[in-house]
Amino acid sequence: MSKLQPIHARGVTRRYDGRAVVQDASLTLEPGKITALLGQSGAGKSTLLRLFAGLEPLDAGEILHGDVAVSSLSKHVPAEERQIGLIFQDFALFPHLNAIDNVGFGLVRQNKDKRRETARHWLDRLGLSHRAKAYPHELSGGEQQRVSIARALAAQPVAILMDEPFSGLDVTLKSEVRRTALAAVAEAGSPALLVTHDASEAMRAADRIAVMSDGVILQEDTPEKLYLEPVSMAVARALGPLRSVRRNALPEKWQAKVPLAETYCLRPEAVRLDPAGDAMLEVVAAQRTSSLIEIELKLTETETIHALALGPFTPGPGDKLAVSLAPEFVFAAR
Ligand SMILES: Nc1ncnc2c1ncn2[C@@H]1O[C@H](COP(=O)(O)OP(=O)(O)OP(=O)(O)O)[C@@H](O)[C@H]1O
Repeated sequence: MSKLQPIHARGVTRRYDGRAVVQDASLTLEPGKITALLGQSGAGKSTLLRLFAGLEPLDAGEILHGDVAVSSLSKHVPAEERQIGLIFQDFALFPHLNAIDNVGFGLVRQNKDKRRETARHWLDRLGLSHRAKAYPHELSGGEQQRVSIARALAAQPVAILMDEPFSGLDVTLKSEVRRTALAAVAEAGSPALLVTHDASEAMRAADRIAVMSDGVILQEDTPEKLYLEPVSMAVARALGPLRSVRRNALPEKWQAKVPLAETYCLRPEAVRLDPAGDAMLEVVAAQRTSSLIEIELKLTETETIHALALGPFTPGPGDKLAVSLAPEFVFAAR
């Protein structure tokens, strides 16, 4: 089986005790692309990953490698015969083997020298050649996860399936480990699935995102398209914070800029501080959150709106600020 084939889930369903935790889900993982599966806890993400891996049987639908069905109601190729690379949060390295032997472990078809050469190549690709002799307990969490990704990629898997692989890592390590690891995954060319509950991780890391809720894939598209053109409020909310506002609470000039609806959901970046802005709003509260300042602005006696600002100056309650609306970040609530 070539690793450069797409993997398809077509109409897959999995039930536990009669309840569908994955329902009629269809998703294609393309070679060389990272697809994120994004959703809250209990959405069914890990179950769908396990169905892709062949770790669970299906109750309906099929999984195909290229054109070949590997899971269906009448067929189930065991997980160990699928040549799939699995990465979990807990690294799962062999404690008695050093980094290079962990990476070379599964390469049983290669002779000793070739195995070492392949393992060295992938350790190097993950920026870890200098840690080849270290044992897992001597490696940091980020290094251990990079070894486990090197091990998965060295085996030239038909797909690589990652379940919250970075969520156990320290925030300061996370972005660097993620960047190195996912660049290597994309370069290896196998279709890749990244299960995450973190919208910003999905947006940063993935070529495509499938948003999942209650066992159902709500929408699948590029990060940009999902963020700007969500098909529902549930998808919009999964991608980033939103705030609901009634049409009547918006300044009149802004009402003219958005499609007619009773209520809107606004991204924080919909409202901008703008000296040439067409509305003056009063600050209720403002708070610096590292590089950005979050500002709550008064619309009516009972309603406020949020704005984000850059800059050295944090406004105070009662200040009046000129603001404008970016209508592409406003969605009519449906
Ligand atoms: N073996 C099982 N038996 C019964 N119910 C299960 C089993 N595995 C998962 N579930 C249930 O299926 C639903 C989906 O679980 P799943 O782990 O796929 O969700 P998830 O989106 O990956 O969540 P999390 O991010 O918390 O891991 C949950 O309600 C869970 O309790």
